[in-house]
Amino acid sequence: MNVDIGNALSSVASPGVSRDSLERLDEQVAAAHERIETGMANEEHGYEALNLPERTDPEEIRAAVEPVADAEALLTIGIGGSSLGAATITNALDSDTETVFLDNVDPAWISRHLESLPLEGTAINVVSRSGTTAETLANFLVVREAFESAGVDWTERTIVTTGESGPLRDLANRHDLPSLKVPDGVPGRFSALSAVGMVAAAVCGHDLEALLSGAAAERETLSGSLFDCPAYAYGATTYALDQRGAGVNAVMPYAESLETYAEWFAQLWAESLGKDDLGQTPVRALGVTDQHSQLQLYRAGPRDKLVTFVTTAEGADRPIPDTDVEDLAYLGDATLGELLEAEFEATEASLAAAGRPNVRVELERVDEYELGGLLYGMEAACVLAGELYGVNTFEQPAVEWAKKATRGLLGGGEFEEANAVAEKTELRVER
Ligand SMILES: O=P(O)(O)OC[C@H]1O[C@H](O)[C@H](O)[C@@H](O)[C@@H]1O
Repeated sequence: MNVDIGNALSSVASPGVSRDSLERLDEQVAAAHERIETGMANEEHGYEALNLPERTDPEEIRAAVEPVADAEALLTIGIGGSSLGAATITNALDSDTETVFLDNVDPAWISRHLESLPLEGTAINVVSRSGTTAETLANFLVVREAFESAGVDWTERTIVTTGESGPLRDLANRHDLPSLKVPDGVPGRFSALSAVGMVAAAVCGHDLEALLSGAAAERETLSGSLFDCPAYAYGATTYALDQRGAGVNAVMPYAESLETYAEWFAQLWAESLGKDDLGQTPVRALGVTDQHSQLQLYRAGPRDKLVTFVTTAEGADRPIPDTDVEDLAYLGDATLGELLEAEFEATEASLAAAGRPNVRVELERVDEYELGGLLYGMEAACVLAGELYGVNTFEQPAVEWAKKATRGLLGGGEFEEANAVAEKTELRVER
């Protein structure tokens, strides 16, 4: 990936970062890089994620999915990092395999999918690092029952990716299911380039080696300076902008195929950096669509945002037919790709002209190689930002309170703290 931070410089934008500040920040980047390299060399928790390009074994993944390699449809059951990486990869690339990601427990939505999927031709990809996530296990039990009711042997169509131990590992062992291990030391949001994200890619027939080589190429750019490393340039610039008031980062890919990428990025950024009252709020946006819904706020609202564009240099195109509608004649000489490119450039310039910081992340195209580089590059950017913020990038303790409250409320148990908060916040406005 390439990164252009020109529109984030204070000479263009406010809040912006001066070149002089970036030069000074580069000393912190060099120190952070040392720390990152050491963490990778020692296979430390979290930093190990940046070793995945050489750790992940495509052959092992393909062997595990072989029994369902012919699947018409792939039903992935997981949530958070156990779903978003796989969804980003498969939603970005074309495949004959229909993919569905059950990462919510909305009953109507689940039932609709189970009624419409060809269960006899559907593979089940259950993913959970802990093997205990309530949503994932509840959905798996519902899916398993649906397969049994339809007379389809789910054990012939299920792959499990989970940790060394836990309920899901026990289930895989009990039913002798093909299973893969979530790599040690790799938090879910950093696991897209492991079996967690790549089983789905394998079932869909994508090029696993290309994903990993794109990531490996990005790994090679990690250096001691933000001026030599796109990932560090992005991580350092977003951190510096946040320090100057840009507490929101709107990620706006100009490609439908990258819409899910913005969701993956949101978890990576929020869960890694949102600690000790610090962190930058990721907003998922899509170009050109959100020019017509959020651009007004980005250009004329509070000066608290960075917009991160993601663009591609090449892709499929389609001519716009001529028209006799006079006001639209200018479209007739263009293609849809040219219109999309013009809209992106106009939006980028519109923000710069209004002194609103924005960064351009550029891919050559949307393919496995470029996608692997983007995923890896943003993971490295996040690790660097975490070093600069001084937070524990790889833990997410704040998600536990709601999990305990859920178990307490479901189990009928009184989760006192939750009830106490509920009572305090009671303000029901009746129709
Ligand atoms: O992979 P699992 O153990 O099922 O966890 C799935 C997700 O839920 C957790 O609560 C964390 O918020 C995420 O970082 C994680 O990716």
